[in-house]
Amino acid sequence: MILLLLTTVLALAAAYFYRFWSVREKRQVELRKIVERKRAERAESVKFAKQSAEKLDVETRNKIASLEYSELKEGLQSGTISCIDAVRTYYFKAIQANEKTNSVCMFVKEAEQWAMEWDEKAKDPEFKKPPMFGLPMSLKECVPLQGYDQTRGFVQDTFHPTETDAVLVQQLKKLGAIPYVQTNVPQSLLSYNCSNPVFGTTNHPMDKSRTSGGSSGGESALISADGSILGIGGDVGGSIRIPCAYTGTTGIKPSHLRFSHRGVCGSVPGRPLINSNDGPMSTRVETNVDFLRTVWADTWITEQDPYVPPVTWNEEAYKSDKKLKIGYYTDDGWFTPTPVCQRAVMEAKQILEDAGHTLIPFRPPRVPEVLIMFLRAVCVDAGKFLSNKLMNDIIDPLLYTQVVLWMVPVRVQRFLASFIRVFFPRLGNLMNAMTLSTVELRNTYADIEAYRSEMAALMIDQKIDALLCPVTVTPALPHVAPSKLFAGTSYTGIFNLLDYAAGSVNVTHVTKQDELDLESDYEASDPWYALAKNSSRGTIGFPIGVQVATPPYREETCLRIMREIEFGVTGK
Ligand SMILES: CCCCCCCCCCCCCCCCCC(=O)NCCO
Repeated sequence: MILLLLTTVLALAAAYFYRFWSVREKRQVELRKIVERKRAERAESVKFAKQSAEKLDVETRNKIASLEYSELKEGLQSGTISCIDAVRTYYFKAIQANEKTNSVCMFVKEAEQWAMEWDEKAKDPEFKKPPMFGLPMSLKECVPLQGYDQTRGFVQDTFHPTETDAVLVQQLKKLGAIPYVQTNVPQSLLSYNCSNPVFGTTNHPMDKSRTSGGSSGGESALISADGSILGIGGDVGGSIRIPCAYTGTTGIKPSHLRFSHRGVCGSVPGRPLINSNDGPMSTRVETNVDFLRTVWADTWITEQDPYVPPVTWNEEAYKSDKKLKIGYYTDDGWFTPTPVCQRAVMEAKQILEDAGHTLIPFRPPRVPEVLIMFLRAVCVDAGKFLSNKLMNDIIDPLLYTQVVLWMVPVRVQRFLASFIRVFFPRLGNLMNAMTLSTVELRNTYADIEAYRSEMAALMIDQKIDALLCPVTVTPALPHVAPSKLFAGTSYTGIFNLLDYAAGSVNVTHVTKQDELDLESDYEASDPWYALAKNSSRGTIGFPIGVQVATPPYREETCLRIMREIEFGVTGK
């Protein structure tokens, strides 16, 4: 009798798994066909961009290609450069950068048409050129662009072009900018590498085995390989700042209410407290400043989206020569950065002191707890939304570790945590991050609000204007490392949790001495530290950035400090 029961149970289980497996296999075959079609569409779009670029003579192209942002802008305004020549030059530059980095999802074919229309309008002597007239801009793939997919790396979301531009894209088009290319992202957007089953893996321009960061890794790769002069990224946990730090570019994540979120599909919809925001990325802080100064020149965004407070660009704050008080830290007490990331902060500190600012040691309280709050609130439903989506998709192998973690039931995670804590305490602690109930989630939201209040009080009491700290714990990682090392996002995630403005600017490059210090001073005391140490080997010459953060609505002060650091480093 028992034997019969056991055999029946086993047979039913086998039948269930067989059915599950065959349904999944059938779906995988369908999905692979969709990928083939999408890749063919991308190849077509590259071909189109190539043909368009070839219509421009090499001499003109080389001339435009060598211009700095301000020179290109000036040339377009004065009429010495036409919009169509600018677009064709940037098609060409992006094709070249893409060959090296695989950073492009799609070229925007309409860019040609838009450029020609602007050139036509400019023939009228009465025509007043808008401030971004003819400027080619790259967009992270998830930024809603009419007629184009926002797949976020999911095969199931291909061939569903969006019907309406994001408010920001509408504004860019109105201001004369020309979106000419969409750039790659990691599947789900919740990772700081850059790989998905639709468009493949984006590489660091200096080394194909390393990531350009994520999730705005297509942007950072394209910009640092000189395929774009200005791009839009997005950031909910470091996705603008980490790619910038990895590639020597610069970008800022504004506090989230300074841009509209109408119609924007983030990584996890329905996430109330940790919000993603768009932000500019480029090679120069002043390019980002010029962009934000232009889009915040008036209250146009608020007119399209009444939820955005009517806060305009504050030139006085950006240009101010008032000396600031800046809190700095090289170690947040959760994840000690590798020596080079700490050196970068100390060098930036020196630059700011030389400029007359006062730097004081300041470490945000209880960062290990903050990281748990961040992970819980950023995933919201313990990863359910994402794991459901991923189970109906081809899962990118570079995301496996994270996906496995999302798929382990939370009660099992909690149970295992007590054992794991014995030999790997940091992981054991984080295994309490995913929420078990709405009661826990509500408590976490209350804790986040209390933490925001506590930080406000600390900064006000000590009269601290801004914070300076590492962006992350290592130089650019091998592709496979970020999904294992999500614990390294404590330096960026905290400013999403606080909803501060936060930017990243390059300070230095890894030297031989940094590698020696890594070997002698950096203890591989647990598997995460070991991974950070191993992955940092062989990075001599890689760029290292620092992070500057300011309370919400003080983006101008954040940019001012970033600019002063940049000036101190480059002398220009
Ligand atoms: C062991 C405990 C289980 C925890 C599961 C952890 C899964 C971690 C997933 C969250 C990782 C967050 C990384 C954030 C990277 C940056 C993402 C970003 O800013 N995206 C922009 C979206 O617009």
